[in-house]
Amino acid sequence: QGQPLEEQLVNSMNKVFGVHPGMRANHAKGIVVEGSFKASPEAAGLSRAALFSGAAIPVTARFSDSTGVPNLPDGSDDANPHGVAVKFHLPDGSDTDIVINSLKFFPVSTGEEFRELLTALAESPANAAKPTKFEQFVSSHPSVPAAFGTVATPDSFADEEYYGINAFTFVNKAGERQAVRYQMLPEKVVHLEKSDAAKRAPDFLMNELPERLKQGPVTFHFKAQLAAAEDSTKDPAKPWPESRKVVELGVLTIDKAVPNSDEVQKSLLFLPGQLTDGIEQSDDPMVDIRGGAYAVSFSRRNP
Ligand code: HEM
Repeated sequence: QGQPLEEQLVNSMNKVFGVHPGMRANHAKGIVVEGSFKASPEAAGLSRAALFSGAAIPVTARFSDSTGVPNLPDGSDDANPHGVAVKFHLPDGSDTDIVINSLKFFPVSTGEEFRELLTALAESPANAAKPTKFEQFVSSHPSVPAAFGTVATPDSFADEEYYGINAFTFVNKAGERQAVRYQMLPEKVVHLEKSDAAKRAPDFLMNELPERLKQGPVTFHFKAQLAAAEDSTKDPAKPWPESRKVVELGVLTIDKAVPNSDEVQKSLLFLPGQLTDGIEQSDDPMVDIRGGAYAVSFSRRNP
């Protein structure tokens, strides 16, 4: 204790998932791919970001399984939510990142609560007396089972939908501001039954994507859900009503698996707070806490 929250979060993850040198404290198992993003005309009306100019923007992306366990079977329930991190390489040489996962909303509202959740997990080994610390945490935080109820194992990283969860603020050329949450939607969602997922080969998701890309590119639709004035932008555990307008921001085309993905992923750092003019943080403090924790994890995996 007495350490910054960001350090405590990574320490708790290390306790729950074990310490695996060179690997991420969370989303340890992943695969790196490349492609490009092309914005829709509507996007430029919402944000003046260079990302939305309509020019083709090269991207590096990493799909991942949850947890800090690098050899977790992809079909394990614990591998949910699956994640995707996208680094957009802008014309001026800078990058902006979007780091999202398949939960429709976060299990808890704040970084402090997430630390409590991880601590409860660390204190609930298989032989712990019932109800375990984690069971107690879950029964006092109904958003935990609700959030995990929104995920299932996909048959492919390409057939999953990913959600931004934390809100950001778009600023357009006129200076108008709009709070948004990202969505990255596939052409079709395919989820497996739990019993089917458990039977899949341990690396079926990591192996499937490069195979699929040999047949042709995979596309996703980047969208923004627009907040209404009364929607909270600082509680990632509260989804906004489904009736809110959703605007297509553009199409992400993934066309290439990176051959030496295990090497490349080590030096990649995706930061949810790495933004560019026209995209700003909202009042959600979780994005800064995430940024700090990702940096701690990065420095430990690249000592
Ligand atoms: C306080 C809340 C959170 C904490 C403390 C946290 C912590 C972490 C850490 C330490 C890593 C490893 C980073 C690295 O070594 O590069 C990570 C990765 C990741 N997190 Fe989070 N996270 C949080 C919330 C979220 C949320 C809300 C999302 C989705 C919207 C998310 C999605 C991801 C993804 C996709 C990765 C993998 C990034 C990559 O491929 O490099 N996390 N997280």
